[in-house]
Amino acid sequence: MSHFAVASRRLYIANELQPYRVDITDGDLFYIPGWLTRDESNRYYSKLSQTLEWQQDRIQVFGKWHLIPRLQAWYGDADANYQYSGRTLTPNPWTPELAVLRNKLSESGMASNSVLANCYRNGEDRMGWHSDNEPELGPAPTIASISLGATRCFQLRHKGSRQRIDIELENGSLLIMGGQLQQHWQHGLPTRKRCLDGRINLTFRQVNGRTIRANGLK
Ligand SMILES: O=C(O)CCC(=O)C(=O)O
Ligand SMILES: [Fe+2]
Repeated sequence: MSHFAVASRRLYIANELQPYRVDITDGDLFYIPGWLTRDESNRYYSKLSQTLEWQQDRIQVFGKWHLIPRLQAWYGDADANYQYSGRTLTPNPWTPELAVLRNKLSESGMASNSVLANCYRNGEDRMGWHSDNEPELGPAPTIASISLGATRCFQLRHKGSRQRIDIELENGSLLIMGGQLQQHWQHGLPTRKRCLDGRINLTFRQVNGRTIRANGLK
């Protein structure tokens, strides 16, 4: 493909995204329901739940060890290292399914060299407030987040005004966070006690400095 074709495709994609923009100050946020069909989503959900190297990591908070309230797995290029509780972990190599999803994103102009997979076994599992602002991601990272399985509420909170935005992330949806969002907003996934079903979330990231720190303390 010529440079021009690549550039015009990017532009086309940027325009394509506009209808999905979430009206938010200080950052870019796009929510695209049905990015995958229901059949595709269900197939990815069952395949990934069975084949990824899920682990329930432990973290130390004020000297005490805790299990984090979800399962996680880290995949990516061999040099996209990951710092977790003081250890440097090498990502697992891409599985066929994760590689297909990575390519589908990159065709839409969203390059990534790694993906953090989160598995929320039911509504008790959660992720606390955080920003994905590790220096290795650069100052304005684009993070592409695919949701599979149970619908869960994704919350955003502005660091200055404390404005709150809640988005129900549906099976097969794609959420894109970009621009200044990580500098100005935190996000998290609260418990939903009535939810008995599982959810898998894949956050594709571009780690430039070869090393990334986990959201270990959340
Ligand atoms: O599960 C989600 O939708 C959020 C995941 C997330 O924020 C992260 O992996 O950093
Ligand atoms: Fe995050």
